[in-house]
Amino acid sequence: MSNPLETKNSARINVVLNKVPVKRASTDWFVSPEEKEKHEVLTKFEQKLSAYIGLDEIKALIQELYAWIYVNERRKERGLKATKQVLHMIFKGNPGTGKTTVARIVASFLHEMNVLSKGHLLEMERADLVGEYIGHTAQKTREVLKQASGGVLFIDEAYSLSRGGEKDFGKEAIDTLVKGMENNSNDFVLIIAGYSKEMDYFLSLNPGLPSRFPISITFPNYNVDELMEMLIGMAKERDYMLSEEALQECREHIRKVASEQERTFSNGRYIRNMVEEAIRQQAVRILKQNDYRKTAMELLKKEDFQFKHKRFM
Ligand SMILES: Nc1ncnc2c1ncn2[C@@H]1O[C@H](COP(=O)(O)OP(=O)(O)OP(=O)(O)O)[C@@H](O)[C@H]1O
Repeated sequence: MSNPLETKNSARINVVLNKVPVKRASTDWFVSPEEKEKHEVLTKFEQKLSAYIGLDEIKALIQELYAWIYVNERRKERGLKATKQVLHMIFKGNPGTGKTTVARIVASFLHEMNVLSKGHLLEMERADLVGEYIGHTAQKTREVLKQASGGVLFIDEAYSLSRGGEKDFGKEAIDTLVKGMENNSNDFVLIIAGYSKEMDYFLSLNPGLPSRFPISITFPNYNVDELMEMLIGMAKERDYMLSEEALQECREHIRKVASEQERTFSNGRYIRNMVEEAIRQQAVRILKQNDYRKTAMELLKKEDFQFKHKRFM
């Protein structure tokens, strides 16, 4: 029997198929301040997400899911049908744009909203699914699906599953995943992730796939201002701040590397590595200078970043 929920989602599915990005509602919270107490989970995730730069599509998706689940509960109280939905997702974007971080947040959100029984995130890639002989792949993939039950299965670089074409065992993994998506009675969300172009190509090679992922989110590269905001935020979170000179140098370095590396630039991960390396370098400097004043220990200086010798990958 066809799933009426999938039919209900047909507008979204069409959007995915036509590769037109879904325009979600604005991220201004739609509940009034007086109503906020009633919406504890929404408020909690609003706060959690506000620590992240950009990600407007995700912030709006969380609102949309919250509204749907909340209204469903109220509908149930009034004797109306409260139907479940297929929530499998595609995340497209370059490295370090926040796909894994967001998948983790989505998993815990769906758990708190009682959509997923466990809410854990299982991160897998081709090697975890594909085996070495006939039948091995299906067995391996089924085992992964079992472990993912009640949570989110996140498959990074999912396009690599169709790398070897028809004869490759990757195809068997895809077929097993598709079966699993149908059998799991909605207590499981599959998120496939990877570079935009490769994911589009992957989906075009597997025409049965796009309609099984009603939610498609694009994670754009961050611009220099956003990366600087991330840098300051990550430092602050760890109780550090940057000197004026360090800020200027970092901006210049990020601008240069982001434009040089383009496709391979690892966005948020690059910034995190930069901050963590600077923290270690600063500790060496502090130790040498024997200066344990609070003001000295919280400050990251230009020399702590060592740009001349390093790329932070
Ligand atoms: N919008 C953001 N705001 C703040 N930090 C971010 C943001 N996006 C990513 N980061 C940080 O960047 C780092 C890398 O993010 P994450 O691992 O989620 O990226 P990814 O897209 O899954 O990368 P990959 O595809 O290479 O696995 C993490 O430390 C994360 O917290």
